[in-house]
Amino acid sequence: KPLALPGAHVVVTGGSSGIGKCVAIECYKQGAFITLIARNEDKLLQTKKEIEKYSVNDKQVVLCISVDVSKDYGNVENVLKQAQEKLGPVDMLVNCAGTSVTGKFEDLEMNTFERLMAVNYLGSVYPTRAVIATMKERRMGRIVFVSSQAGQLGLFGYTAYSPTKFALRGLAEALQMEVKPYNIYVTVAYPPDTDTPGFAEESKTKPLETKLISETSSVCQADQVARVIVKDAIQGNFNSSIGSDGYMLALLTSGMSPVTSITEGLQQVVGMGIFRIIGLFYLGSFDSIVRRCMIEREKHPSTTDKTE
Ligand SMILES: NC(=O)C1=CN([C@@H]2O[C@H](COP(=O)(O)OP(=O)(O)OC[C@H]3O[C@@H](n4cnc5c(N)ncnc54)[C@H](OP(=O)(O)O)[C@@H]3O)[C@@H](O)[C@H]2O)C=CC1
Ligand SMILES: CCCCCCCCCCCCCCCC(=O)[C@@H](N)CO
Repeated sequence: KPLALPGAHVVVTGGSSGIGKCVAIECYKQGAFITLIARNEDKLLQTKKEIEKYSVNDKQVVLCISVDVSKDYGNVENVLKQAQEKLGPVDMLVNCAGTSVTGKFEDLEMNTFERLMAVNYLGSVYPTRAVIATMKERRMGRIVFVSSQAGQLGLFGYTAYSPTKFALRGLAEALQMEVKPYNIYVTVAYPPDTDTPGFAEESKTKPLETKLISETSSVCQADQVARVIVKDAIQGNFNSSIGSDGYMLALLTSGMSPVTSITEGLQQVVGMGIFRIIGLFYLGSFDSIVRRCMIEREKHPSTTDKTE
């Protein structure tokens, strides 16, 4: 039942940096053939070299494709067709390409809302759409969507980003119901803040409120996050989360999402009430952070407008 990675073809969008790169390394170490998808060719080639150091046999290949996953579906479909001609049908697709911009709702540009939805949401729909028919024919496959803890709850500063990550959950639930009889398993990963180039970029313009609220959970390492994602995807687990707040959030927000085991279902039934109580305390502390920052801002409007 678990997917066998040796010899499998794994496609990782956003595979040239951060979490996606670590997912690619983790799969390669377990014997998979890798297709990396991202826009910047130099970064792709550099990452390819880095990954190739971890080869476990001399047949393994790392293929690089430069394409914008958010722009033209026809294009995405074409490059994935080419990748499948070279490395065989896709066994596992990891949709990791994504980006984040934080800021107060009224400070965010209108096109930020559009761009984030295009990259984070449509950028996951297109590659998935391009591989699903073949997976159904072969009656096997794994699709991974990389959401975020910000796809489980809405927080100050994430008005443009959170909805794109919530959207992935809706897509994943609906798609899983469609493809389950074809032996295809969908995984949604909800990582916490993770030390990556993307995170560093995001942090440059992060409102103080967002920083303080995010400090509730600590920053993870990308390789650690990637190991968990790959393990859950291989197993065919619908939910993939990390750490103790990840665990609580997953139970608390399980809603009508599919369960992978009876134990998981039981944990949700038992855990929900308790974690809701804990969650209410967290929400209270988030509200007080926001209130305190507002009062500070009103005292010194210019100096505390952006973080140091
Ligand atoms: N780091 C974090 O704190 C967390 C991240 N996540 C999510 O994990 C995913 C990866 O994050 P992280 O590792 O930090 O990201 P990085 O910014 O480090 O890497 C993003 C990757 O996606 C690629 N990419 C971005 N836009 C496009 C596009 N339009 N078309 C094709 N490729 C694209 C980038 O390459 P290029 O620019 O060359 O195209 C790069 O390879 C994202 O979806 C993010 O939302 C979730 C929770 C926490
Ligand atoms: C019982 C309930 C416990 C609740 C604990 C909640 C802790 C919330 C912290 C959330 C941090 C936000 C993560 C966003 C990461 C992300 O996607 C961006 N960094 C992308 O770059």
